[in-house]
Amino acid sequence: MGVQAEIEFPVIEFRSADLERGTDGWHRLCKRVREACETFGCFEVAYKKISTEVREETFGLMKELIEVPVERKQKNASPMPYHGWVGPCNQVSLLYEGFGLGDASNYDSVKSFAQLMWPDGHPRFCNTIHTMATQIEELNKLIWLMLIDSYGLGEKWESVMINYKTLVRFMKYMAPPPGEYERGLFAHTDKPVSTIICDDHVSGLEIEVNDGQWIKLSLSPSSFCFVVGDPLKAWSNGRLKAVNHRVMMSGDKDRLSLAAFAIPVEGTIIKAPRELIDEQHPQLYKDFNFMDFFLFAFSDPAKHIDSGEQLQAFASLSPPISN
Ligand SMILES: O=C(O)CCC(=O)C(=O)O
Ligand SMILES: [Fe+2]
Repeated sequence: MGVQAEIEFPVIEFRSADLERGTDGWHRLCKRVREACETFGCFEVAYKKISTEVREETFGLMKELIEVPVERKQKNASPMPYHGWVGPCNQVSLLYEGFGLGDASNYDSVKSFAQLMWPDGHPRFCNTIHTMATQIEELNKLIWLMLIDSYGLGEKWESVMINYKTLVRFMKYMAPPPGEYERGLFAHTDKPVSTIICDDHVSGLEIEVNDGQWIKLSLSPSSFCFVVGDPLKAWSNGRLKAVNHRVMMSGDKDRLSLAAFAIPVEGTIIKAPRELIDEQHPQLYKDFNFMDFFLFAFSDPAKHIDSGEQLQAFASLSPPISN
């Protein structure tokens, strides 16, 4: 089925005045964020706290990164899914290239990455990317806090908040041959807890709104897209939707995007708070170690399972258990 434009995709502006926890503005935002994540599994967040300068500078630096010789790109290697460099290939797409930078709000990690790519360690890259990653991490925490508050769990937020590191992926999608509409990234649901994406204003990201109906997002210059991943769906006992999304390329421009993924620290157990489990909402998923699920999703047996069904295959409790 084709791309549909008339569905109203949620765009939520985070004005500084509304970001003070407990205010009316905050509660209004919490409600909208929750509704968007329950209905669409993602939303566009307009957030001016991350300056246009940092953003533009980031995309400028990504263009430099793309130019690095392939022998150095290959040094960005990791056995962990999402964490290393992937060049154009049939498994992903011939249009795709992506780099992984783990724990990106930690200056030393950014430095180690930059040292692999450039002999002088590119200090400007380190400063800008560290700033960008730290600010996106802050935005992600804010959104999690809104979700926690929206479910009335604010008082115990510390015990339900998941500890995580931010993994940044820098991605480039090549323009397809003239007149073509081609896959840049296959349809999937995210395996990290949540993701924040921004691009250089060349659209390509599409989300599935109903079975088989896709909408293309065009993010505004100060916007990011927040995406619910499978573990966040499990945490919410199925209330939040892990949205199926993909990248499709058309036109003659290459696209750059940056995704910041929330990767829980070693040993984190994904577990729905007991307040989210009752007779009307029986427990849908067993408690699970994030890393077990993450590795399962990229294992050989899971490759035959549709991305959106992997959580079900790994963690579903059937029959569901009521509290
Ligand atoms: O590049 C994008 O816009 C989306 C990337 C994405 O969905 C992913 O890497 O999981
Ligand atoms: Fe994704």
